[in-house]
Amino acid sequence: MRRIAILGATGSIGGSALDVVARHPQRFRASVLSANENVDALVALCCRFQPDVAIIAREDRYAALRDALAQASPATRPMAGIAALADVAASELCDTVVAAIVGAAGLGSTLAAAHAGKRILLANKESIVVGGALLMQAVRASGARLLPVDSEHNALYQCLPEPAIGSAMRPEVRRLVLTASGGPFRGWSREQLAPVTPEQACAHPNWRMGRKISVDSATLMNKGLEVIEAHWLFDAPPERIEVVVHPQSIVHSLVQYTDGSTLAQLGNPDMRTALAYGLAWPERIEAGVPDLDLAAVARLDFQPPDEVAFPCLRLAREALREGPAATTILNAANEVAVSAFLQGRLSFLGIAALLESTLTRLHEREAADIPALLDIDARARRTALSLITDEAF
Ligand SMILES: NC(=O)C1=CN([C@@H]2O[C@H](COP(=O)(O)OP(=O)(O)OC[C@H]3O[C@@H](n4cnc5c(N)ncnc54)[C@H](OP(=O)(O)O)[C@@H]3O)[C@@H](O)[C@H]2O)C=CC1
Ligand SMILES: CC(=O)[C@@H](O)[C@H](O)COP(=O)(O)O
Ligand SMILES: [Mn+2]
Repeated sequence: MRRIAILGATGSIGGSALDVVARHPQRFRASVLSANENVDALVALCCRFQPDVAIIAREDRYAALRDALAQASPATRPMAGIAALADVAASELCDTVVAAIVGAAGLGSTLAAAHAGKRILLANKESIVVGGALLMQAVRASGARLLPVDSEHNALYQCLPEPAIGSAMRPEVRRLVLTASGGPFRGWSREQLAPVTPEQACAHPNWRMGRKISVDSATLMNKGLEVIEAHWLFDAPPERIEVVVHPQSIVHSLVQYTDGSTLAQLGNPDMRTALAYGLAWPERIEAGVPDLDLAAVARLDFQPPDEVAFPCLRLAREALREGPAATTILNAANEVAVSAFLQGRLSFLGIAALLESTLTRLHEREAADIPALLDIDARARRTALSLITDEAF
């Protein structure tokens, strides 16, 4: 029986992971569940899954969690705080960690799971964007099994020769091709993009996801983060990672080989496929996802990304070339920008502009350890916030 810690259990990935877990009670037990602030949703999950531990990241919500669990799920121990997430991810309470927290807030628990040699199902792409070098070092040193569940990287993993992770990309792999849906504004001009609202940006054409990643998909920053993620996961040089827009989100990504072969992984856009793959690897299990009906899909289209209307992809590639300090600044400024956009304090086009200005203002280009990365992250957040407050955008 695998004991699964689902960090970010109340979110979109968390819900899909729990759906797969519930389909296989003989194989999996959700032993740890976490949320940031949503006590009611966390307690409802505890009633259903009876985990050993429930963690609320916000310490000010601890008493509410404790009191509710005492009534609703007394066998579940309440805990609180970011440090508790890391401690539990590294503990005997779990052998598998689903890293499904949104944002760089997931870095500590993902790293702790890696150092402790756990199986990690990585959805939390921001943690590898910020701490990629250190995370991969920890995975190699501990023998942790890192299984990407971001749909594109899961597709690449399925199409690459073993070992896909932990050693240099093989020379017979010519390039990795990440597919991008293009988001809700595919084909739009900058003039059309200027007035778009959070509701429009969060209406992804193919996937039901949390609001932050939905906005990232709309700006193409999601694809920029995914290029960085692919670089670290597969030790792929940036120039061997390509992005192609594929509006149907049926081909999840492709690997091109030197002999002219291109391997792709296809499926309906449903994250339960990647999560079931990661939970059961190397076996395959039922995920509740309907079979792909290619005749019903009818056509698969591909086109180049528009990096003029959507500059975030270019900004991410530039940051990747500069190094971990720049990708940390990019990610932090993006988290601030998306949050401000969702609150109506920044325009859609202001997101990319804010990233560019924050990257220009901060000159750190060295970040060798976690304290240095966290310091850069904090300063980038302060800089981006002050730019918004100064109404530079
Ligand atoms: N959704 C998807 O289909 C995909 C998502 N991903 C990635 O997976 C991650 C999760 O995405 P998604 O599920 O959509 O996000 P959601 O916003 O739906 O869920 C986020 C989860 O993280 C928790 N959380 C939020 N902030 C913090 C924090 N500061 N500390 C601890 N926990 C926190 C939330 O708790 P609470 O409910 O209390 O706020 C919630 O459980 C992201 O990195 C995303 O990029 C990757 C591929 C696909
Ligand atoms: C499901 C998933 O992996 C998301 O990252 C998805 O790919 C977002 O779609 P975009 O291709 O629009 O960024
Ligand atoms: Mn993805």
